[in-house]
Amino acid sequence: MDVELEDLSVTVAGRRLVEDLRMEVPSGTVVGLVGPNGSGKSTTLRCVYRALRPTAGRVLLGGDDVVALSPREAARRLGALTQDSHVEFDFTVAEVVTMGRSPHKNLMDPDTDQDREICAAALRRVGAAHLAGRSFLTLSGGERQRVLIARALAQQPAVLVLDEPTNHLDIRHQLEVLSLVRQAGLTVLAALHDLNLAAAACDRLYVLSGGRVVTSGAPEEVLTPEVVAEVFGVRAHVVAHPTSGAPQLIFDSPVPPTSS
Ligand SMILES: Nc1ncnc2c1ncn2[C@@H]1O[C@H](COP(=O)(O)OP(=O)(O)OP(=O)(O)O)[C@@H](O)[C@H]1O
Repeated sequence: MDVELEDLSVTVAGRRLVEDLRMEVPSGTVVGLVGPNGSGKSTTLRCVYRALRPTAGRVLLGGDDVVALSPREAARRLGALTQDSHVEFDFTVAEVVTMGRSPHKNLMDPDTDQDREICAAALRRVGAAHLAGRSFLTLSGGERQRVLIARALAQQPAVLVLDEPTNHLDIRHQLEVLSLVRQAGLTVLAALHDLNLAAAACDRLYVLSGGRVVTSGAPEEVLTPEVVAEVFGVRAHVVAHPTSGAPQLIFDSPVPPTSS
């Protein structure tokens, strides 16, 4: 299932947070949003997972405007790991992951063996099967993040929206989560801060600055020293990863402010 953003703009209190965004996430591809703090990545994703209604433009999910979908249909098509993904009450990890199955059931339907197997498989995929009986609230930040990713996988959506999925994760789990996201064959739109991880994990990147798309394309087209200096204000060298060939940045120094 593909995702398309058509001239998306969000204005809050007279301020344009994102402006005229056009993006395409073809079915089965992993597309990354990168950009400095406050460039509009989360705002964009919030429109995709329906936490925010765009002021203008629209988001198409499999050709349908997400705003027009019922909450249940939207949840069947799209799962999200967001910056606001919280669990307030003292649920076990297994219960948290089971919540991912709710779009596929009616309110009072009991969990089936199939539901339980899907949830157990999702926990295994994020390396968190051993946490199933633990209280979610007692987990470390990285453990929580992996469980929330398992919940999104248990939802079995066609599209996954991930806002900083590698937050709190150690390097091994960062690589594992991004590789499982790639292998899942889903359509993925992810905001990522780590440009080297983004280059390794994504088929295509959109670079945002000031709420606008500055450039987009394959990582090697987009992550150039010029773009990194202009958008992130940092001098960088680009080298090809010795085994994968993906562009990797070696950071040098901040670009000095220009005197006016
Ligand atoms: N509800 C709101 N009201 C006013 N300003 C907002 C609101 N939501 C976001 N903003 C502002 O919009 C801009 C874009 O925010 P957003 O969270 O989308 O950026 P981001 O690229 O995800 O940033 P970060 O990398 O720091 O997570 C920021 O300047 C933020 O302060």
